[in-house]
Amino acid sequence: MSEQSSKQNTNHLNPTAASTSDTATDQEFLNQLRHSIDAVDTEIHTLINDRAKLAQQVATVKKEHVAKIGVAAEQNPIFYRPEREAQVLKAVMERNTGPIADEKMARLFREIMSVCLDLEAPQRIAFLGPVGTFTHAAALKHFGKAANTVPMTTITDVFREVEAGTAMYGVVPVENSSEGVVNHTLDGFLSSTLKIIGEVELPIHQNFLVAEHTKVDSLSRIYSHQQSLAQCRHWLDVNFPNVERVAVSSNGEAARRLKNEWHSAAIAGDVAAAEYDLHKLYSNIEDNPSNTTRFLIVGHEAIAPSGQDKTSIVVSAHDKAGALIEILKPLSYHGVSMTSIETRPERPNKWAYVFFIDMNGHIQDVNVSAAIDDIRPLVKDVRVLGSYPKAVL
Ligand SMILES: C=C(O[C@@H]1C=C(C(=O)O)C=C[C@H]1O)C(=O)O
Repeated sequence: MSEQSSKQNTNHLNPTAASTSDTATDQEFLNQLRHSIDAVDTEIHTLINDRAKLAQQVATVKKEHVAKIGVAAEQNPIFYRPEREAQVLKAVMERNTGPIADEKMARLFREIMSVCLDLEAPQRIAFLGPVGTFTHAAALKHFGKAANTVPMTTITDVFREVEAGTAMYGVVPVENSSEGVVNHTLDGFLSSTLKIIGEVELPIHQNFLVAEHTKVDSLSRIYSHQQSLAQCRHWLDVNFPNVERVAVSSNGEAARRLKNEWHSAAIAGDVAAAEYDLHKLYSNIEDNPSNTTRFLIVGHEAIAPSGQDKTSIVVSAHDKAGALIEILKPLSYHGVSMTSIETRPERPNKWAYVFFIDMNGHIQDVNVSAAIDDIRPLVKDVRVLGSYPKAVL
């Protein structure tokens, strides 16, 4: 196709209109399609930078607003707005017409927003490490790859890092669909003033990983975290019944070990494979493909309603029979639906308990705040851990 006719073809989605003459070869048609892709890319490119410039303007408004109100506690503008990001992602999925799937399209926008937010102010995010764990994957899924994600050794360290302000937000696992709750995370809230500002759900898919130098025919060890080994037990029994399984502190550590070993494999997720440049010999080897882990994002700020939110509270009950039933009555009276409840010992008091309750709705919703107000006189203490957008992706 001549340069002139390609310029005349302004409809990028229908290049065939100007191309399939009887004499056109496949190669010419391919060239024309690529030419159209280049033209679309140029438009997308300009539009992404236009979007980024708007985000920069938003950042300026946020800074000016803080300077105007000048309240000591609010000296630092809050750039990351999870409720707005959830709304943007929901809108992407709602208006999507394909052929790209809703979730894949939302992931593209997730990355564009991540870069825009980074331009406003780089975000330092602490997560339960090491690199290559599922918590690392959850942090990247929630904040996008432009975020500066920093591994911490323990859940307590994640809380401390955010409390100290060294990291703006933290990511910790809270619950796995087959293993139950992560007690360290729930207990973390009992000795911290941090809030829950978001949640992430991650389907747990395990890979059988090897390095380039691995002697696959003479494997003697398979490394992974004990939970991941358990999640793949049946698959391992069938495929590698005679290879020793070695539990290590994390999937990231399992992947890291392959660097210096020739006869070992690791079981870990996609992020570990990418971080340590490993080859996925087998994918999705977990026995239960619907296994999902839920993670919480912790931070300092209260989050405005997104339209589809959850509220988490922790309740310290009186040590008496029927205490829990009394606590739940106001929720049902005000039509608030509870999505989960967990019990933990209230240390150091022996035989006293706290309840972690998640419910649908935002603390600014009349029924949610009324229900919590009605719980207050029935218990020793109620603390709202946060209202935050439900996981979109
Ligand atoms: C642009 C904003 O700042 C951040 C970037 C967003 C975006 O790129 O769309 C959305 C929310 C914020 O995390 C905003 O607050 O609107």
